Amino acid sequence: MFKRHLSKLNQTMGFQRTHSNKQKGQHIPKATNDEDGAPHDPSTNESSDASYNSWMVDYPSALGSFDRMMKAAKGKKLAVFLDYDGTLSQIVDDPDRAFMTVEMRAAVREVSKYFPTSIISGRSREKVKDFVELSSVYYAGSHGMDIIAPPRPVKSSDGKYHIVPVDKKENEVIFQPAKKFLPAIQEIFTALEEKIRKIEGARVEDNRFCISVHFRQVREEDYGILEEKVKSVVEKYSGFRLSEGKKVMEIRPSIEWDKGHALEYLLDTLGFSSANDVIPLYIGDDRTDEDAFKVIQRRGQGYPIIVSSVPKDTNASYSLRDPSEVLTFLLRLARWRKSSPSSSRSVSQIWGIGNLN
Ligand SMILES: O=P(O)(O)OC[C@H]1O[C@H](O[C@H]2O[C@H](CO)[C@@H](O)[C@H](O)[C@H]2O)[C@H](O)[C@@H](O)[C@@H]1O
Repeated sequence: MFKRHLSKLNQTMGFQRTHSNKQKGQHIPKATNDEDGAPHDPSTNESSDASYNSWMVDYPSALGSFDRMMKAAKGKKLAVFLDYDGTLSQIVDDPDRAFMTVEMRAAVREVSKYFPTSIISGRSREKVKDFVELSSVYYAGSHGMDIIAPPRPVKSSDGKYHIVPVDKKENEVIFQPAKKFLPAIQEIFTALEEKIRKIEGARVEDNRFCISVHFRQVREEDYGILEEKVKSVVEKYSGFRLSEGKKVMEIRPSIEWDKGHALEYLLDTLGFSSANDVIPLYIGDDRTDEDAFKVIQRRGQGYPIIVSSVPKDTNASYSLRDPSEVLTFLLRLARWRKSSPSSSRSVSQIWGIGNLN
């Protein structure tokens, strides 16, 4: 399965977009042309434009469809869910330097003034919070296996939610369905670090309830051995599975919990799991975001938006090309809400939830 990635990785031509944003005195690295390895070949611009345009017939631009989408959302409550890497930040070679721009942060802050806003990432919750630096949004890390949410009564049909108050005032609750796997995850992390140490460019990232093995900077001829080594470690642990993202292998507990469940959980804790006037809007770029898209499709109401500059199979209904279009979309969303008649009401007044600001 990962061989497919490899051949695509081989084709990648190193196309880079320039990016001049700086924050905290740090240079934001140039974005990598990613999109699951789709190569940028200037000589094929015309045909790739044509195939993208024909793909967009099925997945129209959320910018082009904005007025129609908002017209349909009128009188309903929008809840915003955002992925981090590749959505709020550009895909870059070094995972530790995937900073979001100052403009993007301001846009997310603005959106969170009017809509309950959650960020659901594969990263550890702490790491994504460090990148985003906003206290006005909810965070779900480890692909939804680590959630901080408001202390609303959770309406669960199977009663499996485990809620632990984060602070004495119970301002927030933390939900960690994979907690019992932590010791094994730590063992796997240590074993992987040791095993892949000699493979140039490979790196292991501790995402708390899951682990990423990055191969974006691994030489083509080393990929096979890396894959073998990763599999040899994971095989020793029952109850874990290996999945794939953008130039990354992800190891996580095989519990029935993903970004789709996280979305449902967050809607639940906001008290709107079954409300038919609630419209979840989810923007994401990677395979794990598809689980959230599916949930929205199943609910029959909402806006699943894929971020991609190449045609791909998706359960989304709309598309945005890249994080810069995500930025434009978020700004427009906040502006739309600000100019609507009830704009003087804050998110807490509209939703009846505690204000995070
Ligand atoms: O759910 P997400 O927030 O999208 O997280 C998914 C993975 O994102 C990160 O890796 C990806 O972005 C890196 C920085 O741009 C890039 O170098 C890497 O190749 C991508 O796969 C993160 O580092 C992973 O741990 C997440 O699982």
